[in-house]
Amino acid sequence: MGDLLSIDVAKPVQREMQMAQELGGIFERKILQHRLIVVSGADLVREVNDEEKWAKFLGKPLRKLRVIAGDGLFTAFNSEPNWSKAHNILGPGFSQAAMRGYHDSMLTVVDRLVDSWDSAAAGGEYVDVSTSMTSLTFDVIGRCGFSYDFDSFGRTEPDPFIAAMSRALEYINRSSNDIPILRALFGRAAREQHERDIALMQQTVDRIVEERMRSGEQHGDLLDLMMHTVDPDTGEQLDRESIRNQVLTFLVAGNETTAATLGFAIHFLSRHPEVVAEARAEITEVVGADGRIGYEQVAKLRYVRRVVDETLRLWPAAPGYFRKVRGETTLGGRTLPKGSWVFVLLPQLHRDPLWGDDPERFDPDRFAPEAVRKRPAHIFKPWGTGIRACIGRQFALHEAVLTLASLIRRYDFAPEPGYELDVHEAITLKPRRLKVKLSTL
Ligand code: HEM
Repeated sequence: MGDLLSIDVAKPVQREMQMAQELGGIFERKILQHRLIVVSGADLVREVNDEEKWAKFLGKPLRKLRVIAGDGLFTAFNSEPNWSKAHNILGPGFSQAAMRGYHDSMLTVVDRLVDSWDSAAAGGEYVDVSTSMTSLTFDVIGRCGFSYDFDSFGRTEPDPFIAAMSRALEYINRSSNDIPILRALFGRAAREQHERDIALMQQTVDRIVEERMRSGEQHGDLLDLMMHTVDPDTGEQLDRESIRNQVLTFLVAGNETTAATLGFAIHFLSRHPEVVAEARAEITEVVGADGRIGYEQVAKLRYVRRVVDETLRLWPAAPGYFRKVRGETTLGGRTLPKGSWVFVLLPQLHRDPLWGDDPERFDPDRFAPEAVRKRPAHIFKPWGTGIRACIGRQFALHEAVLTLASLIRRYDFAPEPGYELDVHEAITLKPRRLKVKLSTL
């Protein structure tokens, strides 16, 4: 049985954070036949990030996602040729320069969010933050990625594609627990629904791609890059199946993570009116009290960016990453044979003593340039590490800063009385049942 009784099926990451506080920066858990080495000490994580000795490992949750995203960028094994092909072809689509092209699409969706929150504010209602943020991030990636409008703010029922994806992710999340007695709880009906959901997602993406091929139109989005760019290394293009896998990858990897980060940020803003005031002063200085936020202005909103970084420090939406040793090595005094793997536990790394004596405190000034210069870079890793780090980082940051700035300049946020942050764990971490009341300025 090993440590079976010590696992918290609902909140394994938060349980591991407690264990790290008790047992230190590296510990091992044995659950039935599985061994899991959890690493969070700053020096040990630095070793694990060494690309010469270690590489990305597809841990169980990521392997389970392959049923949706196949050998797409996020879930490809290191050896799969489609990874480097897609990495080369899609890199330019995520450069800082590419953000200029996405800016207006992002703003259009943010305006829809603001319209919907204006109505809630006028009615004195609490808004359900996670639902709004998920609508926002789906619509943004739909438009910027594939010029597809999910129109999430204009509907009462979610788009069938989004409903299918949410169900499929939940199924994968629940079934990724390999304890047979728990697995048996998910019966045939759920499995069949899962198969239908995946088929619907694949057919929807195939339809979008076919329509684009038929029309021959170019939209300057990620789909254009996928369909028309040649990999400079191989001289080849992505085939149809790979395009489908990449589209599904961006919908999975680019949605929940950014939505959760925005949700956590709004939670912290609702608790820290002094941070809201400082951010608002910056926004007024850079952009003015109203008027459109321009592309160039986003990079100048340095304090808002610090709010995002500090949010990612305390609650990194992707709570960790798996790494595998390329050859026998030692780590924290133990010998690890070739092929051994570990899990880097980010929320604990982000509370390492190197962050100071009050790591639980939300303080965006930790990311002021002089503070950043004083500490080692490897203790902040919300985007993963090395060649397999997040390709969508600039995209997520542009979207998050633009959205938060648009909200901060317009609303004060009041928390729901009695609410304590409840961190829900699925493939990502996200705030559960978070509602705030808005007052329009
Ligand atoms: C706040 C938002 C985000 C966070 C915290 C985040 C975090 C991460 C992390 C930690 C990894 C590395 C995973 C590993 O090593 O196994 C990763 C990879 C990846 N992310 Fe993100 N991500 C975010 C947003 C996005 C967005 C918006 C997109 C796309 C539109 C995206 C696409 C990807 C892809 C494709 C990979 C795999 C890259 C590769 O292996 O080559 N992510 N992300």
